[in-house]
Parts: sequence; structure tokens; C-alpha cells
Amino acid sequence: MTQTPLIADSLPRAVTWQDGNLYLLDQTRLPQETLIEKQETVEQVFEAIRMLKVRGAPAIGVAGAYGLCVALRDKTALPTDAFMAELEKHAAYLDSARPTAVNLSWALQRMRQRAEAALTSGEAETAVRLYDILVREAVSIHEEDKGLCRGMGENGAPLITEGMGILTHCNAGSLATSELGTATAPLYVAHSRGVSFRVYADETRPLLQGARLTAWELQQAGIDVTLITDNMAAHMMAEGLVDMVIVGTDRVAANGDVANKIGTLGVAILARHFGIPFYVACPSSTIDMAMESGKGIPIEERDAAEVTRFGARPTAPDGIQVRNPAFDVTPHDLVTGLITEKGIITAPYDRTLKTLFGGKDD
Ligand SMILES: CSC[C@H]1O[C@H](OP(=O)(O)O)[C@H](O)[C@@H]1O
Repeated sequence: MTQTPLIADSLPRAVTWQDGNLYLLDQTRLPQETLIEKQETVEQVFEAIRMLKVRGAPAIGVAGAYGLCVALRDKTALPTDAFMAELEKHAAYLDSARPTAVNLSWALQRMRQRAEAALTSGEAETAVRLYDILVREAVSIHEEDKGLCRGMGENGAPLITEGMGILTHCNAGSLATSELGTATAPLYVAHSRGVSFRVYADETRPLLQGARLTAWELQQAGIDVTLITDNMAAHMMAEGLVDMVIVGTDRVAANGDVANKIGTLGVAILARHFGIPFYVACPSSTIDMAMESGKGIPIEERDAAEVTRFGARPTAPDGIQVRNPAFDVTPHDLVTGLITEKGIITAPYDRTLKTLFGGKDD
């Protein structure tokens, strides 16, 4: 049953598959410019993921799945074993674009497994048939994400009561997913039900996903959003303006530790200090039961220029040493609850996650 999207149709979607072609919204140009680029090659898709033209764990998983289709669409004349070798090569290539969000690896592994199952079962005996099956699988991953987002929205919306102040960090919105977002899904659902609340959006240095994307998305939706710099979060909490924090995540470990945009750990510590609930919205596609704890989650280190420049303008001395980890890990004991499509999960996370999402050997 198709449901009316709860976000403005005017809000462009991050990823579109149309008539056998992949189109990606270039999020590096937002909010000033809405540029949608047709992806002609798998290298173009790789670069789009690497440069955060498409970003956000679910969105890069969906883009990776379609990117594999872009890579294979002119390989359908090959024998199936050669086609599968091409699939493996390009899946490994796309998977190397960014390491932290598990969704990219998850989506590519799902595509591999679907092709292997089709070959083993005799469902596909040619590369042409394999390609058609892969496109259908990528479309399924995309469409399923819409349902996951809506599920998080329905489960998270009751947490949002009249007059609340909610802090967000980075962008875990429509632009990071297929439609409603993860952390923004409860916001959109509560707003559609007439609940009035305030959002404080952390700008989120160095790439300003909060300022450029979350503030823009929520403003377009008519939600009361106020932009703050990252170093204002503590003051807003001290002033009693923040009643809840909702963030997204790029990978949840089996014990409930969460990797998310750099700065999230600081927000979680502040929330604990001020006695403010700290929720993480995460779809099942972001839960990595093979990852025992946050200690093993790979943290992407990005280019120094993202820190030493503001656009084209240098903002630091030439040659200065820089660190630029794009994510950090918040320990599960700082997490009030995980908002999933299956419900809100609270501690002890390890047992509940295993019950709901299976163990690493399942
Ligand atoms: C719904 S996943 C959103 C998640 O991804 C963002 O990272 P990036 O912008 O680098 O892709 C950020 O960690 C968000 O919480």
C-alpha cells in the first residue's frame, strides 16, 4: 500500500532510479543549488559517495546497490562466471568508498548473495537475467528503506510532546535516506499529527550537514527549527531549552554502541550531564551484529582541507597539523533508547538486539 510521503514533494530525493538510470542529488551544493546528476559510470558513483554528494548511511547503501547495477549494465553479454567476477570486483570497489556506515557493505553483500542464490537455484542462467534480478534487488533495498523510515517515524513520534525542544546533530534526514529520514522521521510524523515542537539543529562542522541540510529540510517542512553552532549545544541545554536529543547513526554494534557523526559523543555526554534523554534512530540495515562493540567500528579520517578551509577560504595556517575523524562512537550506556522500525529498544541492548536482529552467526 503506497502511503502519502510526509515530506514535501518539493524536497528532492537523494537517490532516484528511473528508466534504468541512476540519478543522485549533489548534496555538496545544497541548500543554494539543487543539482541532480545522472550517473554514467561506476567511478562517478564511487566519487559521489566518497565526496558526500550522496551521504547518510541508508542513502549510500541504496546508492551502492544501484551503483553496482551501473557497473554491470554493459556486461550482460558475458558468461555468468565472468559476470559474477565483474560483480565481485565492482562491489569491492564501491565498498571502499567509505568505511564507517555499515549500510554500504550490507547492501553490496545483499546484492552479491541475491545473484549467487539466483545462479545456484537455476533462477538465472544468463548474465542478462542476473542483471534484471540485481536491478530488482536494488529497487527492493530502496523501497524497503522507505518502510524502515516510516517505522522509525511511527515508533519515535510518541516521544515528541507539545512544546518540546529537540536537539539534532548532523543530518539524518530525508537527504540521508530514501524518504522520511531516520532521526527526522519522528519529527515529520509528529508534525503531521499537529504536535508543535522546536528543533535546535547543530550546524555540525566541518561539512555543516546540520546547517546546510537539516535546517533546510525542516524549514521546507514548516517545522520550527533554529540553527546553532556545535559549541552552543551545552548552553541551550543549560538554559532548559532542550528536552530530548535525537540523532542518527552509521553503525550500531551488537552491544548497542553507536557510531555517528563526529561530535555526537560530546552531545551524548552533555545530555547525560543535564539529564536529557538521548535517542538514536536506526534502521535494521544499520545494525551490525557481527561487530561486537564500538571499539571495532572503522572511523573514517577525511582530508585536512575540510577543517582548514571554509569553502575556498583558508581558515588555518598553511601546513598546520590536522585531525579530521568523520565519526565518533557513543557507548551504549549513554543511549536512552534506539528508535528502530521494530520498536524502541532500551538497555540491556546486547540481548534485545540479538533477539530482534539475530546474532553474528545467524
Ligand atoms: C541516517 S544516517 C545519517 C548519518 O550519516 C551522516 O554522516 P555523513 O553525512 O558523513 O554521511 C551522519 O553521521 C548521520 O547521522
